[in-house]
Amino acid sequence: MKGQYPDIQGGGSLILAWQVRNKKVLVIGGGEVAAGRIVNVLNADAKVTVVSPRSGLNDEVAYRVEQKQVEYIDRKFEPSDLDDVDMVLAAVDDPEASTQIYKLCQEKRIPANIADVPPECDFYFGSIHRDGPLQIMVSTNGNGPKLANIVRRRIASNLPSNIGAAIQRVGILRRKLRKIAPAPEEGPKRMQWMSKVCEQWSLDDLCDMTEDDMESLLGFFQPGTVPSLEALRLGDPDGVFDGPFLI
Ligand SMILES: C[C@@]1(CC(=O)O)C2=NC(=C\c3[nH]c(c(CCC(=O)O)c3CC(=O)O)Cc3[nH]c(c(CC(=O)O)c3CCC(=O)O)/C=C3\N/C(=C\2)[C@@H](CCC(=O)O)[C@]3(C)CC(=O)O)/[C@H]1CCC(=O)O
Ligand SMILES: NC(=O)c1ccc[n+]([C@@H]2O[C@H](COP(=O)([O-])OP(=O)(O)OC[C@H]3O[C@@H](n4cnc5c(N)ncnc54)[C@H](O)[C@@H]3O)[C@@H](O)[C@H]2O)c1
Repeated sequence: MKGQYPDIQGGGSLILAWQVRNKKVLVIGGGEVAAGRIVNVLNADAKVTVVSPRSGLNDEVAYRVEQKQVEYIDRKFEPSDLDDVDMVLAAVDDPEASTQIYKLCQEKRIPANIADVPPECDFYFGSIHRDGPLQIMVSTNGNGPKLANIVRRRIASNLPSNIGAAIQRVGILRRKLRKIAPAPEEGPKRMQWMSKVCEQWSLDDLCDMTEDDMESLLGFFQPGTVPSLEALRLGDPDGVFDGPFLI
C-alpha cells in the first residue's frame, strides 16, 4: 500500500563501511591525491602497495615508503601488478593509463576508484570525519566535492567533543556483555539492555565508566535494569539514586 513503505529515490550510492583489514590494496601513483588515498586505506588496516616511479613520489608518499607503512614498486604500472589484488586506487596524471587500468580492473572484477574520473569509479571517496571509532562520511554523489567538505566540517563542529570516547567505552562494555551472555537466544535481551544503557546514560557518564563500573553494571543485565552511574557507584540496590545522604 502506498505510504506504508519508504519511497524509492534512486540515483544515490550504497554507503557502506567496507572492511579492508589485511586486504591487498594497490595504489597507483605517488602524488598528493595518492597520499590521501594511502592514509584512508592504512586507517582501515589494509595491506597497501604503491606503484609509481620514484621521481614522481611526493614527500608524504616517500615518507610512507621509508617508514615501511606500504610496500613499494619503483616503476610505472604494469598489468601484472593486479595479480591477487582486492582493490585498486589510481591517482595518476595520465588519462590514457587511467582508462587502461580501469578496463583491466573491470576484466578482473577488481573494484577500482580512478581519482576524479567518475565514469571510471566503482565507488567514490567521500569527505570523512574521524573521532576514534566514529566515522562519518559525506557524499554529494559527484555533485560537489567541495560542498561535501563543507558539510562534513559543519557536522563535525556540531558533535559533542566526547562522542568518540563514549563510543569507545560502549564498545568495551558490549564486548564484555557478549562474553557473559554469549548465547544467540540472548540476542534480543542483550540488544534491548544495551540500547537502554545508551539512552539513559549521558555521554559524560559513558566516558567516565571504568572497568569496575562495567563489571558492576553487567550485574544488572540479568534483571534487565539500568541504574544510573551514581547509583551504581553507591551500590544502591534499587538502582535509583535518592541521595544526598545526611550523616
Ligand atoms: C570528497 C573528496 C574525497 C577525496 O577525494 O578524498 C572527493 N573530492 C575531494 C575534493 C575535491 N575534488 C575536486 C575539488 C575541486 C573543487 C570542485 O571541483 O568542487 C575538491 C575540493 C578540494 O580539493 O578541496 C575536484 C573533482 N573531484 C571530482 C571531479 C571530477 C568530476 O566531478 O567530474 C573533480 C573536478 C576535476 C576538474 O574539474 O577537472 C570527482 C570526485 N571527487 C570525489 C571525492 C568523488 C565525489 C565525492 C562527492 O561528490 O561527494 C569523485 C566523484 C570521485 C573520486 O575521486 O572518488 C575530497 C574532499 C575531501 C575533504 O576535504 O574532506
Ligand atoms: N582531488 C583533487 O584535489 C585533485 C587535484 C589535482 C589533481 N587531481 C587528479 O588526480 C590525479 C592525480 O593527481 P595528483 O595531484 O596526485 O598528481 P601528481 O602529478 O602529483 O601525481 C601523479 C603521480 O602519478 C604517477 N604516475 C604517472 N603515470 C604513472 C603510471 N603509468 N604508473 C604509475 N604511476 C604513475 C607519478 O609518478 C606521480 O606520482 C590526476 O588525474 C588529477 O587530475 C585531483
